[in-house]
Amino acid sequence: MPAMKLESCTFALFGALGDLALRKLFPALYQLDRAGLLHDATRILALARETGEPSGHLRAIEQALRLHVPAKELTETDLTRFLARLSYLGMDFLKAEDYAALLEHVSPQDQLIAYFATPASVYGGICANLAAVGLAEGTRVVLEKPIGHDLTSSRAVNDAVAQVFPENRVYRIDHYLGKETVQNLIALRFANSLFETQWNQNHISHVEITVAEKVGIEGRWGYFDQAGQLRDMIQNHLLQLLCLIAMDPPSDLSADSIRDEKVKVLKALEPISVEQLGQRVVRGQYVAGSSDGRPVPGYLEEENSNTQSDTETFVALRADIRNWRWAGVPFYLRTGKRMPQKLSQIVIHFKAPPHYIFAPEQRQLIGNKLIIRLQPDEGIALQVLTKDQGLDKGMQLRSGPLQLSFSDTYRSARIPDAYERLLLEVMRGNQNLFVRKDEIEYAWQWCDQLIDGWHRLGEAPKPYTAGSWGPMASVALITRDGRSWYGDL
Ligand SMILES: NC(=O)C1=CN([C@@H]2O[C@H](COP(=O)(O)OP(=O)(O)OC[C@H]3O[C@@H](n4cnc5c(N)ncnc54)[C@H](OP(=O)(O)O)[C@@H]3O)[C@@H](O)[C@H]2O)C=CC1
Ligand SMILES: O=C1O[C@H](COP(=O)(O)O)[C@@H](O)[C@H](O)[C@H]1O
Repeated sequence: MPAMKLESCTFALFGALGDLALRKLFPALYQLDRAGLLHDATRILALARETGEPSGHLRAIEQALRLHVPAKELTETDLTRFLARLSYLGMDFLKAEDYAALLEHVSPQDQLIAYFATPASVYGGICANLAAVGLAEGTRVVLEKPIGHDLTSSRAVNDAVAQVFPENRVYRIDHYLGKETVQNLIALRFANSLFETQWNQNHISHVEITVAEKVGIEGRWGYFDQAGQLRDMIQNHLLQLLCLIAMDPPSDLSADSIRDEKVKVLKALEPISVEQLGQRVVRGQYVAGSSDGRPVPGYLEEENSNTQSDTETFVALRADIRNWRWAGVPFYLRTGKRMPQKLSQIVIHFKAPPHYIFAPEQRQLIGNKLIIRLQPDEGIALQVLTKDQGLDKGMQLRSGPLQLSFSDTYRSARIPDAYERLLLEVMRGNQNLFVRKDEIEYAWQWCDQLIDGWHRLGEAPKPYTAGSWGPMASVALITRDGRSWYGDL
């Protein structure tokens, strides 16, 4: 099918020389151009604090593209065409007088998209300055996470943005929603009646969501230490995954139908009291260990670190959803840095059949599992039980997967990076894959009570060795309920 070009737009990237822009956003824009999706007249404005010759800054962007786009996807022709779309403007985003120059770069007939790849503390100021020079009318704004660091601060950011932009022109990024396999959760659940009829407490015993990262802090100690893994990963990516698994079927695929259902899940999350924290939540911090056979430092020995920090780099928790569909079905969430491998996966554990007729010693095999692998090696596997082959086997059971590996099955298709999909959807004006204000706020409300509980208890995070699956307490968290982390691993 030929690629459908978008309307022309002016894409103003605030924070164009920052880590996110250089590592993710410019490569994603390059890929969209390479795929023939950008309108010929689309312009990209790289906006950053640095003054001086624009050509020097544009060269830095070119170097980043050469570094971050895979060599086989980078051709000189594509690169030259892409770079010709770029202009650079040095400005302080918080100085109103700097916006006169920006005004000159924006053609009035084009759709303006303003992408804020800056700290959230600057979002309100940029919005006010855009409005002051008449650049807010019709403009779409894209906000990076995290929006604030708790409910109060996130409301302040959202309110400052809302002074200028209505909700239907605000695109809050959670890049997990742009991942191909995360979107597939909607297709898997709602295009296959096989699953949806079973998707409740009658048939599912529990759900696991693991987002393990192999990397450590990667030079982001300053940011990360203020956040921690709960704010950095659970508040957004893991709770969004939980919502997509747990939500009721939306009446259609419109942004608000999906968001309404997600909000209902967030509202139904059972609060975890201080008394329950020790049993229901585990926080950890990595100490020196190894990764891929190489020694790696502990969190407190990372570059620019503070040796006193008790910020968590790992969280495992049990969440319960108080509604008809999920009563009594725990959702076990786990995420950490410096784990043995990069792995994001969801495991749906189905209940055993009501009456068991096979050999007693095979009982532990019973119970289908649906394993949804989000990254890497994207795919879906359904563990089913069959009879072992052979004349001498009797009715011996074995468990094996019905497997769908996306890369093997759909060989021709390149799996796009999440940011490519998200930028494309902003250009299309489609908010499906973006997070509404109330989702962010309910997620903060639930996370705030955990952080507040930790403060009250004053307990340090539990140490775990870099390259392991987290503190032993995270194993106890699930074995206490008579279960174990799938394939651990
Ligand atoms: N990097 C990542 O992987 C991810 C980042 N994010 C989010 O994306 C956003 C950007 O992150 P990241 O790229 O890592 O951060 P960086 O600090 O690398 O980049 C932010 C850029 O914004 C610039 N900036 C800030 N204030 C102003 C101002 N008043 N005028 C002009 N420039 C300004 C900074 O310049 P200066 O340094 O001079 O202040 C810096 O170049 C943040 O909200 C972050 O939380 C989200 C997910 C992942
Ligand atoms: O938002 C963030 O996500 C990354 C993990 O993203 P992934 O796409 O590589 O799974 C995480 O490393 C980072 O700390 C966090 O801010």
